[in-house]
Amino acid sequence: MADQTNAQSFSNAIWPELKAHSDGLQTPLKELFAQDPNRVEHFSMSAGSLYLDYSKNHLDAKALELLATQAKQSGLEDAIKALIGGEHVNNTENRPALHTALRCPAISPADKTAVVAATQAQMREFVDKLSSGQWHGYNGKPITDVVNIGIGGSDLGPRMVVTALSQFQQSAVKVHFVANIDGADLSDALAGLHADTTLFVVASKSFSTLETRENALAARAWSLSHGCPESDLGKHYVAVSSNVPAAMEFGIDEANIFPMWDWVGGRYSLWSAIGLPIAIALGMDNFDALLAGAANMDEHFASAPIEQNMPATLALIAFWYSATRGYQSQAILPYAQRMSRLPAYLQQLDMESLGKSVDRNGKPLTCDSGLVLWGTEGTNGQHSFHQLLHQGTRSVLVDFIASGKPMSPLDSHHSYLLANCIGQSQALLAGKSLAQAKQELLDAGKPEAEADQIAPHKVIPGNRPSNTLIIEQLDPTNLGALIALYEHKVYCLGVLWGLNPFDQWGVELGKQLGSAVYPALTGNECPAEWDGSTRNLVEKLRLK
Ligand SMILES: O=P(O)(O)OC[C@H]1O[C@](O)(CO)[C@@H](O)[C@@H]1O
Repeated sequence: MADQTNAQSFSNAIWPELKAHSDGLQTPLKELFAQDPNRVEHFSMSAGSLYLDYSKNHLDAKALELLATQAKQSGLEDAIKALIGGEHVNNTENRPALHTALRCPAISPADKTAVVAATQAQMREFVDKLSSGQWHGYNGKPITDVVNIGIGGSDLGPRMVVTALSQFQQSAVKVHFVANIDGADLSDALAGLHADTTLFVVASKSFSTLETRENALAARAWSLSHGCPESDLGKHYVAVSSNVPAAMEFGIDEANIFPMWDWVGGRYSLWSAIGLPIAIALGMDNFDALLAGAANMDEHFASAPIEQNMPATLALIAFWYSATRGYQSQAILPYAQRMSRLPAYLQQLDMESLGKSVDRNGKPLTCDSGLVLWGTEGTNGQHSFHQLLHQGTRSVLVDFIASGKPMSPLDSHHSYLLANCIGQSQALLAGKSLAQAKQELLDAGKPEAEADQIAPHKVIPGNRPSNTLIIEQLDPTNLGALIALYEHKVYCLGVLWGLNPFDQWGVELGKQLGSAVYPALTGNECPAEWDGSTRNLVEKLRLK
């Protein structure tokens, strides 16, 4: 892979022109639509069953052309090939990032096909046994509940997909998730479960993560104290890990360890055996459909020119607002209750990937990198933080996500849902002027003086950008494509900013210090060299 650096990105020949064009492009969105009633035709695209309307952005044809040139001069076309071809795009850990090989053999390195297929076959066999009641617990009863113990990438993806696709639940086996080291998480999950019919999936790529280790040990103790003989633990514990010796040392039968590989990053791993809870809940065929949807997006990403490439377009829009207009924040607003976990999932995907301060060569970045990403499901957010989106002083880039088909038999609810989704992007664009606000008050019978006093509070600036993504319906294939879309968008942003989106060294220091604080908190001594605040907190929180 061409080792593009951030410094190079901003010394691309096109960069000064791109920045100048953005600075000069001050036409309000409303006017852009007035100038070109067919604007949406030029600023929208489809990829499979996903449709993206990005017309409500401060972009014109020239801006798109300059952005595409910026992408090309940053080496994006080669970088896409490098990713999919298995080059060591994760340069600080000297390995590829081949999540595409888990779902799109057609364009992936041939040497990965066999191992991926074998693992999928192992998953299918296991899932079939579980769902047909042929996997028995220690006293011969079939398994009724599966608890996935994992955190970060070993939790967020499977949890999000199982929640989003609950309508596609195939199995009578119920899937639960435990992630937090707060014992309440495990206790709450275990309440009401029976040790003889509960199976635990210990999901940890490294098999060394504190939360997962402690939760798995506590679960094991629960199994034993609720009647499971030690010799039968193998019937209740399986693992997904790239660290087979550690999983075996924990006591899991080698035959019940599903492999992972270092070429799959944690936050890109739901397509691997880390997706086992998805396959258990929805069935292996639906899991395959999820993979197929992602594969469709991979093929689009690999083959569409930058100008028609949906992940690249989303990335270029974020780059435009961040690099040329100083935006700091992006809201993800899925108008689908069951996609409520999507923002949390994308937070890890995006912020753990792009929250970096140095470029691929370790040189300080010359601009801001990852945006602060947040959000919740619509319409709930409208009665919460949308106030800031409409009237706050900060600029936020917004992605609305809507499903064309209802996800319940209540059709009119779906129309209200979509009407709100569209209405919100319309409000962000159009806003409300002082004159309109005053007129509304006068029409409501308020005296002139009161109208003058209140009107400024009702002004909505408008001219605020948004993307709207439409999926035909919320099903495994389309969700797979949507997730892959965001994965590839993140990759493109990494290339545009010249950073490595596949490492996450930043999380290590907190982990190390947490481990050092533990003995101080559970013992009597606090190292004298620690700062006063830390020592004080340890004293205050030490269990008496
Ligand atoms: O699957 P593991 O190795 O337990 O890691 C869990 C998570 O921890 C992290 O390494 C960082 O906290 C994530 O990147 C990862 O998804």
